[in-house]
Amino acid sequence: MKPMVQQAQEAAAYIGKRSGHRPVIGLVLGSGLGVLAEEIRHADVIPYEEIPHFPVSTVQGHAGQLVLGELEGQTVVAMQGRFHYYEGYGLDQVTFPIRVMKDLGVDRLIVTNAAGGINLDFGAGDLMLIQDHINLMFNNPLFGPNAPEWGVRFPDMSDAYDPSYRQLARRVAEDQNVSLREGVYVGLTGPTYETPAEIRMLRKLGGDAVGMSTVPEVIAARHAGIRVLGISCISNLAAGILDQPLSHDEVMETAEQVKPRFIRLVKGIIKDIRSV
Ligand SMILES: O=P(O)(O)O[C@@H]1C[C@H](O)[C@@H](CO)O1
Ligand SMILES: Nc1nc2[nH]cnc2c(=O)[nH]1
Repeated sequence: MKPMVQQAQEAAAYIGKRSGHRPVIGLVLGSGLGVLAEEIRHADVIPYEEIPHFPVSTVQGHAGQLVLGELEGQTVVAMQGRFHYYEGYGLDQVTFPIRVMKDLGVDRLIVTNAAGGINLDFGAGDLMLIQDHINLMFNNPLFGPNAPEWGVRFPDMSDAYDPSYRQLARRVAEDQNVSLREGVYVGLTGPTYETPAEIRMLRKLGGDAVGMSTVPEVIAARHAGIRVLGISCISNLAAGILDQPLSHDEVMETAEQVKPRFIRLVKGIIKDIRSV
């Protein structure tokens, strides 16, 4: 058994002792989006540093705690803060929480992030339903010997972002009269934002939004047979579109502004996600 498999089982066993909640839906909350975890009822909050083998969050806007409880009638486990490749973690560490969620019983994952808008029709503050992703991290969390306990050697990625979940998200957005863009998320390593030339290239490659996360977690989730829905908060226009520098402050400010719509949309999806 790969050490990571054993470590994930140990982390899940520890969490199972700390909380009586048995989650079926996982939430990964991106920069500035951790506020959704405050909506979780009867919450058990476990700081990452208390969980065996868990990394710790180092980025502003990422609280660094696991929150288990009830949300819209479902039992959920939320990552209030995620790990990024650019923090210096290996992709096995970045995706370790997904493995632990699987061991906790999670079979559906909603992954969220703050991303730069590449598509010229997008504006800061838009929410984008992720149709698909392009992995430009030049790395993959499945490198090395495969762990058969987790999944197959060559996972299919045809429907990485579950078509039924995307249909559900569209319906919920329509019912809420919320504008929901759709597009392709391009995952880069960061931590630099892109150059204008890189954004022009990514647009030619078919990218609609660019970020520094999500891709590794989704690969690990699909490897483990977890169904995925992804939502990006377009926190800024990508480099070169506006004649102004990019900053994490802007990302956080936009996430703050998007908060009410984001929370309402994700709660609406959680309410019905087990029916699809
Ligand atoms: O965790 P996410 O992808 O939401 O965070 C994005 C990417 C970088 O970590 C940060 C840059 O401002 O926001
Ligand atoms: N790579 C990248 N990640 C982001 N996260 C929020 N905005 C951006 C951006 O413009 N580029």
